[in-house]
Amino acid sequence: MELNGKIAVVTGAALGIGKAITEILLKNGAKVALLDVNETAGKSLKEALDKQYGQERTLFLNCNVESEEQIKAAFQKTADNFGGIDILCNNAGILNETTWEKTVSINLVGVIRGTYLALEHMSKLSGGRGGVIVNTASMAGLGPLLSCPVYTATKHGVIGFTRAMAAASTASGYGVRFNALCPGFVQTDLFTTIPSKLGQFSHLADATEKLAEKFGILTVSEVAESLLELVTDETKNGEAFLVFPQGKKYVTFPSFSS
Ligand SMILES: NC(=O)C1=CN([C@@H]2O[C@H](COP(=O)(O)OP(=O)(O)OC[C@H]3O[C@@H](n4cnc5c(N)ncnc54)[C@H](O)[C@@H]3O)[C@@H](O)[C@H]2O)C=CC1
Ligand SMILES: CC/C=C\CC(=O)/C=C/C=C\C=C\C=C\[C@@H](O)[C@@H](O)C/C=C\CCC(=O)O
Repeated sequence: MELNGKIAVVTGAALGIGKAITEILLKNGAKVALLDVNETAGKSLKEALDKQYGQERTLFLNCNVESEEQIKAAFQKTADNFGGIDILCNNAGILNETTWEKTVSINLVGVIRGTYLALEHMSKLSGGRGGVIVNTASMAGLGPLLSCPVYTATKHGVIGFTRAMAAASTASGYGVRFNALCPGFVQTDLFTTIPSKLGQFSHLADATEKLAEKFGILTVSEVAESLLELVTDETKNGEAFLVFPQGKKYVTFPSFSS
């Protein structure tokens, strides 16, 4: 997919991985709608991006992915402002085992909600022009993280949902590719605040730190480069792209067909 002129929506765009995704999409020619619940950070980033790319290339929309109404409005404003949606990065996510219902609401339900609402704009069956949806999962979506079982569950769910949607899209003719981005540990606010977010599993913070030492820490730019590959390589559909400092690989899953 050539990005020049394409229209992208990034959730959780104001900080961390979402900010890096926004920047690499802009750098490669896309227009980007930044959706985030953090209005201060979002407006500040928009101001900085206006100076670098001009005011017309981005739109910041205060949007909580837990709200159907807010996502629906944000997608409509994006389509009205830019003329459609070609790319969706369902990136917004939290890690908090004490408020685990909220973690499920944002990390999994928010991804499902964003996907279904975006298809109303993107699917060729509803007048769209197709495109690609990349869901930010995690390495914790491929193997259990002992200190955050609910976070692990949400990321496993995101991968399963993404792969099923990829198959549904191919079978239905949506013209939309679906891929999961699965980073290891990444240097962001989410990562640095982990020790205070483990709740009843706080005694396992040291074990988590040892895992981070073992697997290493990615930069947000490294993650964004992998996102770009999933967006631009039109052969990628239904992939789980595992990214960690030692390298990256497309995960193979058990096949049950005889
Ligand atoms: N940092 C890490 O080690 C890893 C993070 N991830 C995933 O990457 C994604 C981004 O995480 P980070 O950049 O690390 O986190 P971060 O905390 O640095 O940034 C998350 C962004 O999402 C926004 N956000 C949070 N809840 C929201 C909501 N309800 N609606 C809209 N925006 C919301 C925040 O305001 C923030 O701007 C998450 O899905 C996370 O699970 C995956 C693997 C590793
Ligand atoms: C605590 C979460 C921190 C940040 C958010 C995030 O999504 C980061 C995930 C990073 C890595 C996840 C790794 C998961 C690994 C699982 O496969 C474990 O079951 C592996 C356990 C031990 C590995 C055995 C070994 O090789 O020593």
